[in-house]
Amino acid sequence: MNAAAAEHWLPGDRLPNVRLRASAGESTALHAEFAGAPLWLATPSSDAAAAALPVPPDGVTALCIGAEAPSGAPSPWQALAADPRWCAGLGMDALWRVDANLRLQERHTLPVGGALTAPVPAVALDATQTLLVAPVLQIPDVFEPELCAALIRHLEVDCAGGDVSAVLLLEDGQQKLQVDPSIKQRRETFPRDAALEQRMHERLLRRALPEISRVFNFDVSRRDPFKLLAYPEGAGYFRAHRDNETPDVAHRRFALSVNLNQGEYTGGEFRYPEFGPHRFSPPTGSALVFSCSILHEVLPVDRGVRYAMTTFLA
Ligand SMILES: O=C(O)CCC(=O)C(=O)O
Ligand SMILES: [Fe+2]
Repeated sequence: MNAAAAEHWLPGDRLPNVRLRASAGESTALHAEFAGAPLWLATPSSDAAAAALPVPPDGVTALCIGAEAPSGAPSPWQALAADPRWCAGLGMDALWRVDANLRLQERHTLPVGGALTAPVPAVALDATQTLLVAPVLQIPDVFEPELCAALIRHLEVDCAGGDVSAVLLLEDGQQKLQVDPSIKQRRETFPRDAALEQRMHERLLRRALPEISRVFNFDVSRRDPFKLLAYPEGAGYFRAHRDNETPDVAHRRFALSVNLNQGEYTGGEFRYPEFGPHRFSPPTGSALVFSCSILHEVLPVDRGVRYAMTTFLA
């Protein structure tokens, strides 16, 4: 399932492709023509609503869209027509901010009252840094903030904080679960609420799997159970490891981790020591996806508690 299957699209959904026609008759494909820079997309229901569209900031492409190319939008808005079913996904009298990867960010209702803030441009790395960055994929807005909060509550209240995390050790050919602080220290639990699990599953199907398929050319067909994690203040970490090294987990291809409360703790970042010193701490609700074969660690949490959800994909 992807955004195309949803009736109304939501922040975090990637826009399905569509042909866009200018009134002069020529047509272009959204994904071919408009990926790579932020967009504003507006769907005014009248000439007056089109005329009142705000001026987009520099660097933002502004598209005014309807089943017929709308008239009345001021320059530099481009008037374009699109399939009405696609337009219905955006909703009428909406102004959507869309990121450079064609993901919907936030919806405003027309007319837009206050000024919309310009997107904060990403900081460009210099060439040396670029060569050192680990091959990890960050997918924003996979879980809504409210879902993240519900998962933390579920772990702490319904699951009584979870259990101390153990590791599977091979001893004399036998697998044994053991708590081993030389490897990791955290609490964890499988969720026990079918409705929460279903919401997480739907969000992965809708937001993460299409992006993994596109970026890594890999179609996910299985996942391990979800796990909710808590890394306590001064005592939470997971030392450098790979996720597919013992026979029971050799099937794993990608790890997926969602931070549930980024900004409420310090430390607790991911690091990929084979690829340099950079630390990764995606915003709340964003997923970090990486190959289970690459070495990674979660650095000690210094202050606060880091909550996360993780699973493995194959
Ligand atoms: O803390 C996380 O988000 C995941 C940590 C990890 O590497 C693992 O559970 O294998
Ligand atoms: Fe891991």
